Amino acid sequence: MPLNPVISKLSGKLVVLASASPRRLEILSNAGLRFEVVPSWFKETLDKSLFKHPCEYAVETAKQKALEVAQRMPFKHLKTPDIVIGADTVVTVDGLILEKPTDKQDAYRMLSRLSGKEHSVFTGVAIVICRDKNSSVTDYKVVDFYEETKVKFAELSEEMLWEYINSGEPMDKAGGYGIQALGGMLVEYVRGDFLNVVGFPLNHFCKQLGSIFNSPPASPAHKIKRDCDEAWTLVNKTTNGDVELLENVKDDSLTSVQEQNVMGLEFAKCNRQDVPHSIISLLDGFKVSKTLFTASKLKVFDVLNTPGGLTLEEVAGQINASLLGTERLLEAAVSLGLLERVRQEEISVYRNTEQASRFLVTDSPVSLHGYILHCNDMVWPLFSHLESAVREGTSQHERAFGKKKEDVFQDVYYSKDEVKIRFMDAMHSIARVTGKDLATAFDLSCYKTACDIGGCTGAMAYEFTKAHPELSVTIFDLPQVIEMRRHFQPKENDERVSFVAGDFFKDDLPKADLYILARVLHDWSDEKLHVLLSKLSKMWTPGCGLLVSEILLDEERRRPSRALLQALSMTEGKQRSTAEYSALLDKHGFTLKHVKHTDNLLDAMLFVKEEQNDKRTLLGCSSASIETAELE
Ligand SMILES: O=c1[nH]cc([C@@H]2O[C@H](COP(=O)(O)OP(=O)(O)OP(=O)(O)O)[C@@H](O)[C@H]2O)c(=O)[nH]1
Repeated sequence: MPLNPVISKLSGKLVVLASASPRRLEILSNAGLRFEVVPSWFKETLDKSLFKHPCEYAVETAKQKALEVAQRMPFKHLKTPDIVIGADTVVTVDGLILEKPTDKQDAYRMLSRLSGKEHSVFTGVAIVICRDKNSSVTDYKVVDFYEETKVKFAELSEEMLWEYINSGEPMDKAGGYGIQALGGMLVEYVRGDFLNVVGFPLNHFCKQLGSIFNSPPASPAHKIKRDCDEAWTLVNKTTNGDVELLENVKDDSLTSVQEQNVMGLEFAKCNRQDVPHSIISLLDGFKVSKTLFTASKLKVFDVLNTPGGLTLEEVAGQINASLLGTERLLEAAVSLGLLERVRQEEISVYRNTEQASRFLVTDSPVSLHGYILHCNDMVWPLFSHLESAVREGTSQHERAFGKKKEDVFQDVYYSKDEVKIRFMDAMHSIARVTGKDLATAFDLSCYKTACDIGGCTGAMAYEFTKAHPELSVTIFDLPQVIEMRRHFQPKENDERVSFVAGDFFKDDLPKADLYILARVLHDWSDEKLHVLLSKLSKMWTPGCGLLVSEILLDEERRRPSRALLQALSMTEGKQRSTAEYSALLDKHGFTLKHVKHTDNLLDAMLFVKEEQNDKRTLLGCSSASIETAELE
């Protein structure tokens, strides 16, 4: 009886390992698997920024490696494999994904980053099941998963580092080390599957095979949970015992947890069914937010924006807080991946992670600081009255702030400049983080003038003029906003950006070729929006465009949960799907031409009005080079 009955089930099948890694070959052949090796030609060049989490990147690369071999073999090798196995190993530290070093300097950079710290090793694995439909068509079904192992490195001296690099061992290994050989000497501890670090999570692989090949025949379809994303793969056992993988079906239970995984928060592991990981992550969500808010409010990330980092005592002194409290805050921030703690000459110092330096330091060009303070000071109090909001179906401004919300800039409560500036700073933050993606979402080369309705400080407008040298942008916003914008002067002066004061519900809008409504529509009811859209429709001249930017809900209104969570504290507005925005605008003659999901905080839609004989609208800007969903 072989150790693993599943492995024996594969005997008689053509199993292919799509990998050149000698370690994977060794691990699988030691387990008794019989297979051929056909290294994949797939280049590991996927854009890492497109993946929410490193495990997704590793899984997708593994999938592409395996599929490349599965598709090549029938033509180049003149045989179709039954099963192709692909894998990809990456190391993650400080929010970075490390693969194999490109040269010695690269290995040095990787290893010195790992020195004295705990990091994660993810191996993504894809099992491609091939089935000949007929002599010329093969059907491929993919089951994929990943495994994470934590590894802690000892402090490495320069001498050790270079000695190890000069041994030549780092060069073909993820993260620049081989734990199974000399690299083992650098490691203080390993938490999780050791073989996963070496390049193949054998135990998890066998479990996965077991799920595929040992599904009880009683029920027609069985769910196999994939560890990395929210898809289930349905496995159907046919009467002759063969396995048939049906299409992926979405499962709700994991989504909110994954979306909640900001920076270092650990991914919920789904393979232990007896532990409520996802619920625990949800439970702790408020603590995570409040840790970020407090560290931002106390300007911890500004204080730590120094090259060498600071000791606990130095941070506590600079933020004027107790030693014990500061230590707890810094340690929590380290655990969330916002800060790192390193040993320098026998003392521990704290420093910002790269993400913190980029997004949390106040004067960074893409700082979220203003938005974070808005969440702390304005949104948090509203959420502490969520139960009443749900019972009453109303906004909780009165309970939270002692005043009903009319309009941020018209209500007495908001008359304080400080409150207005904080609100504007929040909008300014979001505009700076999303501006470039929105400005480049579509080909806007046929527009020469734009009007950013409710454009606040002009941060979005500056991104549009930067991206389009021919474009001038007018910001149209309330007089109070225009007055206060002097607090947000841009670094560079751009004469193509101008400001006009007015109320978009009451006053005439400036004339423009392109109107921009970024983060405006979700705030208002359909009835109110009809006022604005009718006005816009009347202003419209042939060839005009309307760029709407919002968080777009999917058609079933289930994701992203960020949009639905935001709606919980909204006053009269509502979050809408692409189709709902399209229907709303259609009533005023606007036709949705393109949609772009930016993978940033806001998505974008481009509307036009197609009037007969309007050649410029129909033939206007080219969209050939742009990745958008064509909606015609
Ligand atoms: O401790 C160790 N960590 C990692 C390794 C080896 O590193 C590589 C990881 O690279 P990748 O996943 O891209 O796989 P390749 O080697 O390029 O082969 P493919 O053909 O599958 O692309 C992997 O070989 C691990 O075994 C190690 O040895 N020790």
